[in-house]
Amino acid sequence: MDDFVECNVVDDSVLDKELNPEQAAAAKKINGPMLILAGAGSGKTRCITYKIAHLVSYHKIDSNRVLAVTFTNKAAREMKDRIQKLLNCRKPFTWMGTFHSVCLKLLKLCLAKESVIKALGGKWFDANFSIYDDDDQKRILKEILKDDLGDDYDVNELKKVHSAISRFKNTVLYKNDKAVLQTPDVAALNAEFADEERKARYYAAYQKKLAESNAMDFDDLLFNTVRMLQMVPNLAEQLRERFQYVVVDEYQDTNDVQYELLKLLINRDTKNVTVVGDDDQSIYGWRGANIKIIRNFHRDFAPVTIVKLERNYRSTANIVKGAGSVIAHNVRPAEMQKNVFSKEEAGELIHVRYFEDDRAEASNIAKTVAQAGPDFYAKTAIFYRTNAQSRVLEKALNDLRIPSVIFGGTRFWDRKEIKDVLAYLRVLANEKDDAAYLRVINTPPRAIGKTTVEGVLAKVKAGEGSFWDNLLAEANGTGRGAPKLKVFTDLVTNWKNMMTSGEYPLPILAEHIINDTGYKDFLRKEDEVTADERIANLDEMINAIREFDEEHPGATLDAFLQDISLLTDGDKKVDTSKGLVTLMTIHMAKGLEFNTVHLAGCDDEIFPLVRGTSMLSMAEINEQMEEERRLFYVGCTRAEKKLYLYHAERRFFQGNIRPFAPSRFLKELDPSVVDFTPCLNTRPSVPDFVGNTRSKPSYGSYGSSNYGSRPSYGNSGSGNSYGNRSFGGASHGSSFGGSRSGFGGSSFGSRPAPVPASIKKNDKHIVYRNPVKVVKAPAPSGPTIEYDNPYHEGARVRHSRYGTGVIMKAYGSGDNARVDVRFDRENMNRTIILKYAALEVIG
Ligand SMILES: Nc1ncnc2c1ncn2[C@@H]1O[C@H](COP(=O)(O)OP(=O)(O)OP(=O)(O)O)[C@@H](O)[C@H]1O
Repeated sequence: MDDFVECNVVDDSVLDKELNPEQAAAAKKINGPMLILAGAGSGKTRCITYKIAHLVSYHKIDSNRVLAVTFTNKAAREMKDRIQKLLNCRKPFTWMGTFHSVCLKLLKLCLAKESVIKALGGKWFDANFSIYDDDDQKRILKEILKDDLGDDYDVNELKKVHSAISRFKNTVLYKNDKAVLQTPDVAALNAEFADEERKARYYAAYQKKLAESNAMDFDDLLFNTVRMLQMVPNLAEQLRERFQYVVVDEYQDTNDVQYELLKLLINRDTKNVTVVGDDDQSIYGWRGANIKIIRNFHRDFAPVTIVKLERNYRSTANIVKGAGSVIAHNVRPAEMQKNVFSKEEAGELIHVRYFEDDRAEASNIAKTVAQAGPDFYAKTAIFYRTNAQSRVLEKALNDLRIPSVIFGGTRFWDRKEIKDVLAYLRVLANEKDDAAYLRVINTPPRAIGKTTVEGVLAKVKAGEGSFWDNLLAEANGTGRGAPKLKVFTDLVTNWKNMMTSGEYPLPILAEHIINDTGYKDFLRKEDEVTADERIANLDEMINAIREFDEEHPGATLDAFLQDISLLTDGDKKVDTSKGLVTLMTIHMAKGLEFNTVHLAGCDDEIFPLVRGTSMLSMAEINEQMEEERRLFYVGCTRAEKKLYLYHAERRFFQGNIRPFAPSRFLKELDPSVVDFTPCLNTRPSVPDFVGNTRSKPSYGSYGSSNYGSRPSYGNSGSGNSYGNRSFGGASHGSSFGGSRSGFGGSSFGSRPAPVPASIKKNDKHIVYRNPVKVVKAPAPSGPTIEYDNPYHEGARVRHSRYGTGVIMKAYGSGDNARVDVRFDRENMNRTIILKYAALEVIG
């Protein structure tokens, strides 16, 4: 089938019709480097989606030769879907994904080649390496710290070392214009103080341990790809030839290593690259994003075409103006200046409200939400700067019986029961995956002794084979622990045989693991109250594996595990279907939009959050402040119609009740778009924090509170200064630093919460997060599929998701009965497991 005959062509006339003039200009120009500087809500996603569709349909660039990097997996999936819809055909975009997923693909591809391994010096990772998550990393670090400091090492030390290692891997040193990655050797060489030397030493031990387990952590995916391409220049050269076009979304959040990777992959002659971003929305400096990268793009790739998207389609004119007046206080290079505007109605003013304390603030937010009514619940979000602020807000909503959900809770794939079953799958995929073995060897309990396990580990450490080899030897030996170990190794051996037989599709294999281990009974014994929910999670997991199996015909267990390990917090979806108000930190709100936004805690030192200033230079303090202002800007620009900003004069924070001044960002708002209400009190009498009650304070007049809280709208004239409070004051100390995860961490939220399912602007169903329940098809009648079985070769069938098609092959029996179907809409076969699929025979 010729793709170009079948697909729609997105030509100039389509671009002119569907895009505004700036978006169309950006989409049409395909040669040379381009920076699309896109204001908030200006349609950058729409613009690059059309650009890629234009590239592959009109300019006939092979879709597999377009490298398109997105910030989340969700964004990649949605972009792919949108392009396919525009083209009305399913073109493959193998190289569309996050930096991590692209790197993982490159590593798997390259490490499978002996020539590459040889060029790398012969001892690198095997292509079936595991990806270690936070828990696995901490487990290794714990061991290293224990070895060095004894059992009672300081747990904060572990966090610090974890962050330091991530920082080593994410920041590049530049020596004589040459990019030098911070390997353990480089880190040791550059260590100046004893503390740095120690961290470099731990880093070396940690990397050694990962190598022994044939495992990489999340940062390694990027780090090792760049390292590999630096060490094997010929490989980089081939890839530059391969990728005819490079597109990078959210370029403002690129870090040094990602930048180095791009430089290695962008064709040096054509420089065909489009980067899209908004430096005003760069909010990940704390985890290594470097705003200078977007600001220097026009120099690094000169001459660059710069297109500015300045029309905001999302928000009312007042919201756009207000947010713009705050961000204008950041210093921005001339090339980056934007004049973001809205052609929407002026809309309501931005409501700025002050309260005497955080409880009054929370109860007023709840009251305002209640007044809007249940129809608006799902269109309403409440943002805050730090996770700790959510408790009082949740309570206030609950008091008024307003249903709500915290966005950013435990990921589905991070639940304990899910991680246990994943660990069982991991041991099948990588025999050296010690972390996975250790997780499941006694889960459910098998009374395998600590000494036995430590004996096995010691042998692995001494280089005497993999965990699995040693386990087998021990189980088949005469030691006291052998019989119990044998039960475990027999189970694993059996699953391994099932896997290699090719007879057992992934979801069936996973079901076997759950059943053979008695895992559900274990959950019931562990906690009867939570067992049902946790068992339901396991069922969902099987459903997700089934979907993966269908969506990736012929995919291996390894491929599935990779897919899961790439999911991050950014891949979550807000559930708008259940009428819940969404609570989240502002970092989680990136890319989302809501009719109404309430932003609580606009208090100086909370927002902007002050942390670690005594350790920072003035320039670093300024950088931190500008990032906080960008975060405020991101928060405000999520609102479509209504924006409420709150300040509480006293707040319970980090163990104390203390006064706070209004956030300087409130004072920076253009007064012409602000409706200011001082010190509203929603309660007739206010119990204070020691349980006494006192009467409502008489905050009758504007600005009469004690804390100098009246915003000086319009008269600051302070340009880029931060008002009259000193941000770097020693008294602020570092006590506000606790709300963030470590450098390189991906999670802001740690509260358990129901898993969200969809968001307004992108309502496409996501595969793994909340798999859709399927209606089971009638089970095939016999143990084997025979011709009189309805699911025979040649039968026409309809699938709820893929549409109609023809069965090309029918095989397997019982639970394993499956068919390969060629669906009419696609140019490939999909394997469908009859036990799960709603496959209707239509002829
Ligand atoms: N040319 C256009 N005509 C009409 N609506 C548009 C156009 N471009 C974008 N929009 C709409 O504007 C809204 C914002 O677009 P989009 O989500 O692509 O913005 P964004 O630039 O990615 O936002 P942000 O960076 O703030 O997350 C969407 O609802 C989109 O449909």
